Amino acid sequence: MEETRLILAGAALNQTPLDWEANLLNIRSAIIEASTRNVDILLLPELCITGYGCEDMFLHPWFAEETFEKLLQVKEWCDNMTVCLGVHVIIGQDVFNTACVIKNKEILGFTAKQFLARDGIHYEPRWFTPWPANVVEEFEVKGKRYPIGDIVYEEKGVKYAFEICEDAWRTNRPAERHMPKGVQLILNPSASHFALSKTDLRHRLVVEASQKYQCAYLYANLLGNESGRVIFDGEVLIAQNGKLIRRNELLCFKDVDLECAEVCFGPNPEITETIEYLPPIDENAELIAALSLALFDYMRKSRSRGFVLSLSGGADSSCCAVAVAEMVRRGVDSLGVTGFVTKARMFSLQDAEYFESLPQEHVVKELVGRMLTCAYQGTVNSSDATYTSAKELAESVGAVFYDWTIDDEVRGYTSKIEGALKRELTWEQDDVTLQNIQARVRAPAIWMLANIKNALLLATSNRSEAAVGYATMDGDTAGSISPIAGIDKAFIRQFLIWMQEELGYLGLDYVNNLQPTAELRPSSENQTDEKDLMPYEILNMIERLAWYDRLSPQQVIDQLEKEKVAPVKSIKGYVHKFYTLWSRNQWKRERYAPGFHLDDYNLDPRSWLRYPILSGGFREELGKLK
Ligand SMILES: Nc1ncnc2c1ncn2[C@@H]1O[C@H](COP(=O)(O)OP(=O)(O)OC[C@H]2O[C@@H]([n+]3cccc(C(=O)O)c3)[C@H](O)[C@@H]2O)[C@@H](O)[C@H]1O
Ligand SMILES: Nc1ncnc2c1ncn2[C@@H]1O[C@H](COP(=O)(O)OP(=O)(O)OP(=O)(O)O)[C@@H](O)[C@H]1O
Ligand SMILES: NC(=O)CC[C@H](N)C(=O)O
Repeated sequence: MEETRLILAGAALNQTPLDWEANLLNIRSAIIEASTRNVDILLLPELCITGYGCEDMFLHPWFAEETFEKLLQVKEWCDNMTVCLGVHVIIGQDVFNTACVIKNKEILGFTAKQFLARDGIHYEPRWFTPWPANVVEEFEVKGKRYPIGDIVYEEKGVKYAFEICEDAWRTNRPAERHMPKGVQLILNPSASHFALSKTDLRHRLVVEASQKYQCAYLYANLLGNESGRVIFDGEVLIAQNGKLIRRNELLCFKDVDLECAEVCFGPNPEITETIEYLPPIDENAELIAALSLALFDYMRKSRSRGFVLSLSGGADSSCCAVAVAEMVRRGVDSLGVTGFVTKARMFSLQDAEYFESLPQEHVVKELVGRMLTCAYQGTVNSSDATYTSAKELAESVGAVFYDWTIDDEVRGYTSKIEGALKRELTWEQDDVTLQNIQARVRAPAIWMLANIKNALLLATSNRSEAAVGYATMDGDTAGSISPIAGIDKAFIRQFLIWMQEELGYLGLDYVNNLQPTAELRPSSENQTDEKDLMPYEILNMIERLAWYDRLSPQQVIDQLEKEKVAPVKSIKGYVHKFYTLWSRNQWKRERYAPGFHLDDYNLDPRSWLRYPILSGGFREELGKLK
């Protein structure tokens, strides 16, 4: 075969389920940009016309018909270029997740996904039918017939074929069958969710495949918080014969992020432009990038006007506060003041002019002032230390800060119940009730602020608390989103130190010197979370062994004993407590506000970990512990 050169491009798109207008606009922008760069083949992500997260909408026949109409619209934009994009099609009772290839305004065919994603957050077999290897058929839409299946295409004599996201993650991946057919280029339209450190795995799948199958590999992922919980990092990769040619910056605030490169095909292709393999990953840097983008997308896509937060000065609420501040900083950095203000959809024209007139050093703080409102809601049990921590942090990032006490409300409810029961409530007899009423009366006022501002109320629950139900329902769980519900407490604490030291959030100095405490019991008791529960490190270890590694209670104990994390007697007590609280509190996990998937593991019952609300609570297994 003669040497051929193709300009390949992949574009990450920030799509939204069912938002035809915005999704098509992004697709069109990518095609226009590719055309100005003389691209031969443009790859767009999986299911990008509809959005990946349409869930049961994929089962609606009318929805597939509407999607096909939009595809025909896109077809007309694809002049002098080949465009490949993810779209679902319905044939009889079956729905297929496909990559459609359009060249010069003609649809050449649809390649259907062979391996459906079914682990963790993915439930594709609920909607889609897998396609058998090596089979090509035809189907008809509006009197026109199209090929569908395991198709090999050709561009200027270069043979190419697809793997659609999960296809590449299986040992029996389609690439195994593409190679003997002479395929020199594999395209992978993806919707691969973000998780800490996952990009390394993805790099290996792409680069190693290009080495093993001696081909070029073009990969394009979705971008942003598409549908509420799941975040996509917008990764675009181009590799050939084991060498990486292009990689983009992940988790950017753009709608379209296109990368392209000229790739040479032939017996001994010349690979002139290679880039270094992925540098070591810093999970803290990844976390803040993902969290910032997730918050921004959630806010603008839900058409909310900023965030409201009950700020205790403790680690969880402080983490939420700096995440919003960093969202603004990164957004302005990436889009410029005008771009950020416009995209946020919450500012008037006069606002925009005002922000543009500000000196650069003031603009982020002023924007935070408009986008984040915090309130400290003290009680007689609150300390000066947490008040100072909350105030200093809010002021240092520029957030609006209110403070008030809730003792009157606590007293009001307590005396009502005392009147009804005709007895006094005491800490000896009514400990948890007296704690919960404080957490609960903080909810109405903070919700009022959120209503007034049309803002999102941030709930501050973390994964460690969620595991054991260490929160008051309709109290500190109140909120519309739970940004850090997927992150464990130990990670949050070290992350806040990193945010202070590496990103300069000096207002975190106070919280970084506090012990986590609910401050719900009288201060003389020196309540701390770890005294109530167990050391967070151990709680997290048990949680991971139980639910990620799927061990039994006894196996968890054996593992902890092997690692000598605590005296043998304490380990048994901790494991007993964990499983008992875990089972009792499934209903609470069902009621948390939606949280983001940041780790490749989650307790969220609606998208990762299913567990019954009512259960035997491991009574037999715990009774038999050795
Ligand atoms: N299976 C089930 N399905 C549905 N509902 C169920 C249920 N089991 C109990 N319930 C209901 O749950 C209620 C108890 O739940 P809830 O009222 O939330 O209270 P509860 O879980 O009993 O106690 C809350 C715990 O969270 C701690 N906390 C509270 C606030 C803040 C913080 C902090 O870290 O800052 C910690 C507090 O120290 C205490 O240990 C019961 O009264 C009952 O109505
Ligand atoms: N004094 C307070 N003022 C305002 N909000 C509070 C106050 N105390 C508690 N809260 C709210 O209740 C939530 C739960 O408290 P919790 O103690 O679990 O978290 P935290 O105080 O942020 O962190 P830490 O557990 O590290 O102290 C807080 O994040 C905050 O939203
Ligand atoms: N959309 C998909 O097929 C995603 C599944 C794949 N394992 C991933 O996480 O990247």
